[in-house]
Amino acid sequence: MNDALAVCATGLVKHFGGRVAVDHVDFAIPAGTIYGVLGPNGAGKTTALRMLMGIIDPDEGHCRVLGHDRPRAAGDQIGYLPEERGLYPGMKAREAIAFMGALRGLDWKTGRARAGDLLDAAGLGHAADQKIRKLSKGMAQLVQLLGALVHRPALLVLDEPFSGLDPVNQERLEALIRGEQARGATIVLCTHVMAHAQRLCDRIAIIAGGQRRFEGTVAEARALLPLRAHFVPKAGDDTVRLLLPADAERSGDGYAFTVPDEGMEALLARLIEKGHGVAGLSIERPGLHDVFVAIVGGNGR
Ligand SMILES: Nc1ncnc2c1ncn2[C@@H]1O[C@H](COP(=O)(O)OP(=O)(O)OP(=O)(O)O)[C@@H](O)[C@H]1O
Repeated sequence: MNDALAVCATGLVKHFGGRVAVDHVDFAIPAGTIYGVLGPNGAGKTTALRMLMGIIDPDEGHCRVLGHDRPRAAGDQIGYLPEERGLYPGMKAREAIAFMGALRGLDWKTGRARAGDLLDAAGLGHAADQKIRKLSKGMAQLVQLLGALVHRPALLVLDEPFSGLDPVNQERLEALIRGEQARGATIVLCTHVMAHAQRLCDRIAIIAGGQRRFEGTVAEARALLPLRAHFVPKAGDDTVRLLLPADAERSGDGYAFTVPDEGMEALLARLIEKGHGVAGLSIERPGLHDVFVAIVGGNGR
């Protein structure tokens, strides 16, 4: 086991009523990284996260967290935003954050002071003394997130933190997560939204049917799929289709296809030789969304 890893889990297994929810999954999460745990609904992500934090015990396997062989011993160094949101509706936002900090050992006065600063930084300073029941769902969610990090945890575990947030708040949350990483925290992030994972994560694990299907950097994941080309011919001449690779399909004002193994030069030379002009050409690496769909496919469950 390596303590440059914030989390090192091997062979985690969890059954619920005879059905396997997590099936021999390993995690090696380097300290200081933003690590994405991605997968379809019911893949076993939340169950895996709960085992990492010692909220539930695995049926098999071992988990070392922040240097502790029992994850529960790391409790005060962990911050957790669970998928189920919930704050006391009668508490004011500032108090709710301080209260969550106090549950992780932070003294009340420091918690209240930090809560004010965090709310200001998140653009919610005006809501500091409002009761939770008066906040919108998205605002309450941000308050809960601030409560999860007010004690400055070494490991911050966020289960679907973006759900229910408008685009402006999603951007704020991305900045906040990057800020936590800059502070030195390790962030484990569970999300269905591949765009967030692609922008934020240093490494990802893709889980489907309780099993880990991929682990690596976002760049490694994206390199699993071939480059895609989008070609726009000069004239609206459909005969150009005959010269394009077999998988070419109409896309907007041109054609989309996989860049052939021989590269684009030979294809372009043939097109020009046959008198077809090029009005546009772009080549793109497929995004994490495409990789996710390719890996998880129809058998994700
Ligand atoms: N406490 C529980 N009791 C019984 N079954 C459970 C329990 N928790 C999870 N499961 C089952 O385990 C499987 C994995 O669930 P889990 O919540 O870990 O998936 P998930 O990947 O987080 O899904 P989602 O993205 O929908 O939140 C599912 O089949 C779920 O029904």
